[in-house]
Amino acid sequence: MAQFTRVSRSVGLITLQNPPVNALSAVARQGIVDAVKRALSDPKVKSVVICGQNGIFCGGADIKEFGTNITGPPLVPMIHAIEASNKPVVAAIEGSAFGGGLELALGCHYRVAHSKAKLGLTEVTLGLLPAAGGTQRLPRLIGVPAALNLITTGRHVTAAEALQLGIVDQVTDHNAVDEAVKFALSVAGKSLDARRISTYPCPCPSDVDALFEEVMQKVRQSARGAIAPIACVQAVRAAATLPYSQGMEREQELMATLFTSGQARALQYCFFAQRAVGRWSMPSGARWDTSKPRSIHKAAVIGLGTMGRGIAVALAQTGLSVVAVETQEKQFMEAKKMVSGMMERGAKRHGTAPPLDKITYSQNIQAVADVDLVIEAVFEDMALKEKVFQQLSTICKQGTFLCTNTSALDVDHLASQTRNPELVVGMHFFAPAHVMKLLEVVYGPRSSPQAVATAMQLGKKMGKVSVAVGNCRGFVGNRMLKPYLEQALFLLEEGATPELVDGALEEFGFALGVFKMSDLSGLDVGWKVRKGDGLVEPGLASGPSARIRQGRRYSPLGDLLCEQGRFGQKTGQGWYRYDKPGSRVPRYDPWLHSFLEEYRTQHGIVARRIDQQEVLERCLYALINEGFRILEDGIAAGPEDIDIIYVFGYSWPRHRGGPMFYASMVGLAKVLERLEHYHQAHPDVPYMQPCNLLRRLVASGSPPVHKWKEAIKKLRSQL
Ligand SMILES: CC(C)(COP(=O)(O)OP(=O)(O)OC[C@H]1O[C@@H](n2cnc3c(N)ncnc32)[C@H](O)[C@@H]1OP(=O)(O)O)[C@@H](O)C(=O)NCCC(=O)NCCSC(=O)CC(=O)CCCCCCCCCCCCC(=O)O
Ligand SMILES: NC(=O)C1=CN([C@@H]2O[C@H](COP(=O)(O)OP(=O)(O)OC[C@H]3O[C@@H](n4cnc5c(N)ncnc54)[C@H](O)[C@@H]3O)[C@@H](O)[C@H]2O)C=CC1
Repeated sequence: MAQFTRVSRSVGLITLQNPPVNALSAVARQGIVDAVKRALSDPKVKSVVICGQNGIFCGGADIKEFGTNITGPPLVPMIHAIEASNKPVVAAIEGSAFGGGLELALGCHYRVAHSKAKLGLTEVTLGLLPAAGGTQRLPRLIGVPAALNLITTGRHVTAAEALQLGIVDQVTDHNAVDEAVKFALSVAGKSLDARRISTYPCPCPSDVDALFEEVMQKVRQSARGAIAPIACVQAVRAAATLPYSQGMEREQELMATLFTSGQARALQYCFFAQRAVGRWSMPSGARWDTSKPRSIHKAAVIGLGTMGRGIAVALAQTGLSVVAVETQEKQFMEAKKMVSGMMERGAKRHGTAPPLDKITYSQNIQAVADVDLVIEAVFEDMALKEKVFQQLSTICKQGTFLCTNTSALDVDHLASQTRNPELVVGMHFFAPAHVMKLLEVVYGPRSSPQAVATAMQLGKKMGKVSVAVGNCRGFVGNRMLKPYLEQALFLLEEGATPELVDGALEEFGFALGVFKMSDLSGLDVGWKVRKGDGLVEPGLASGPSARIRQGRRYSPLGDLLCEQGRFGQKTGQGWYRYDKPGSRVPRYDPWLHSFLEEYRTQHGIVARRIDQQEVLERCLYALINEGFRILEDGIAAGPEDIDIIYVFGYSWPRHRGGPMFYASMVGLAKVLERLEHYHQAHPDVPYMQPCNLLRRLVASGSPPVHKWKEAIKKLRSQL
């Protein structure tokens, strides 16, 4: 809907009214078309202002309409009609002007923005391009390089940057609609010849070909297989090389391909999934909308190693007072320096002051007595964590929430060490904790809804995408990672190389293949866990039984590398070699290849040719199968939770929508068939056996991913 009123006698004010973000739904577009007609035909109206209600200009096209039969007036002619108007039209931009919202504003003759407004052509993040003239108008307005940057990344710019770039004409700290009305009064009657962006020539560097070649190369590299950024470059190239009308045709052509693509569906699924995970629920029936969080003003972090440092920084950057506790003198001194450095670098990037005074350091755990919430991040050692939780339970004031950053240990067992187990939850951050967006909030059977709500709210305040999950070994992310990692090792045993496996996964869209990622995280981390689980048997025994542990197939390859002191990047050698310890560029390592050959000989394995398809199927379907088990066990409430964890925590390519969405795109029947095939071929790998839930979903006709929650509920009720 759009409301038309006349203000200041001669200004037609058109207010978009489509809560919550004034998206351009069919009804909203019709409202604008009608209101513009009315303003233009009203002789008393000399100029027009377009604004949005409730302090937000417009969140763009209505994404919920995509994938449906779109009705109502199309955006392009609507925007052309505004641009062609002989009365000046001013966009009053408050809050956000994104996607089609900014394109609408670019069709206006002037733009006035509030200083807190954000603008962006964000379509690329949804697998699309700005197809309401955005790819043709923006380069004409601000030049090709700047437009390419905004359109291919979808990044938001502040009003100040928009002014600097020339996207807006005025920025105000006052009411933007009032200022726009004043502006509209001041330009009434003036010629609009120089204000119609579509008529501008596109300012273009002389060596267009070289520029676009370079940009295309960069975009291809960073796109990791996503097609929308490439189409964005092609559309901007059309703006730079063709007249406006032909450029528009090219824009529509490219959009038609993107609009129906699987990638666009995946990215739009992620958009809604990211918001859906905020509406968490627990098997007990507790929910986000009925559980009241408590405000946290002061928090503590116990253990200032890799994770504790990042968590302390993230808490301080949120504005909380933080008590940071570390018992080891050397770590304590080092952590103080590192934490300050991290805060200073962060502040420099954001042009703010580093919140150094927010953190107080202590080597004594008694210092946490008056905090509202504690996050424990000591070594991954149950006995140590038990002791810390016992201490915290006696030291902390009544009602303090006690959280653990454990990667995999039993949160409920830790809760049992305290007087108030209902106050205990997992807050599982990802490294580096002040950068990575994901937070798994782990509830045990005794965690109170308030504790979960508080951790979820704190995560949100910290700028994290928080997902509430149940308590099991490895929770969601790490539990699914285990079969993925193991399959990669089995593939090496059978004849693959780290280069082949990583190449297949990177081509799929992961930022790093599994072996490069392991080298980066440190091979010793998993080694310690396997030792703790009684899986590691030093020495290289030969014969098939050497590769069976606890009754199932096991690959000791990772253990053997660790025995050689090859811990990955930190030691300069792992699955790859590095120029020196700490170097980041992985290089082919002839030693590793001879080692693999020797290993196969010793174990009587004849190497076979393994192709990329087998790598993907075995690694990804093993992970997906575990995802189905997690859903079956009720550890994740729905596929969206798993997908968001993988997209934000494990660099799963967003344009593939997360593992569960990907499975639905591949087809559940196909995933089932391939898992059955691999389980038959490897009966000693129990997790390759297709999960019951997967079988039942296939039997019930493979419902689309958004119907799984409902289907799972139904299947559960039949049990
Ligand atoms: C706006 C925000 C910054 C607000 O953030 P915040 O306040 O934090 O609130 P949120 O929780 O994010 O959102 C609240 C609520 O609103 C929902 N929502 C948000 N935006 C939209 C939207 N645009 N559409 C629908 N719903 C929206 C959100 O989901 C929440 O609801 P919930 O999920 O129930 O919780 C922030 O929301 C934000 O960033 N939004 C997205 C902004 C964005 O990216 N916009 C771009 C949209 S795409 C676009 O505009 C494209 C175009 O305009 C292109 C033009 C033409 C397209 C026409 C189709 C032509 C097809 C041609 C091919 C034909 C094929 C053939 O030939 O057959
Ligand atoms: N490193 C990673 O990538 C991730 C680790 N985690 C988890 O986070 C926790 C911490 O891991 P890291 O930071 O990697 O370990 P780390 O080894 O880097 O740091 C642990 C720190 O805790 C300190 N410490 C030990 N006992 C203490 C005590 N009683 N009081 C105060 N400080 C104490 C140690 O001196 C050390 O500085 C573990 O549970 C781990 O599983 C979770 C996510 C990712």
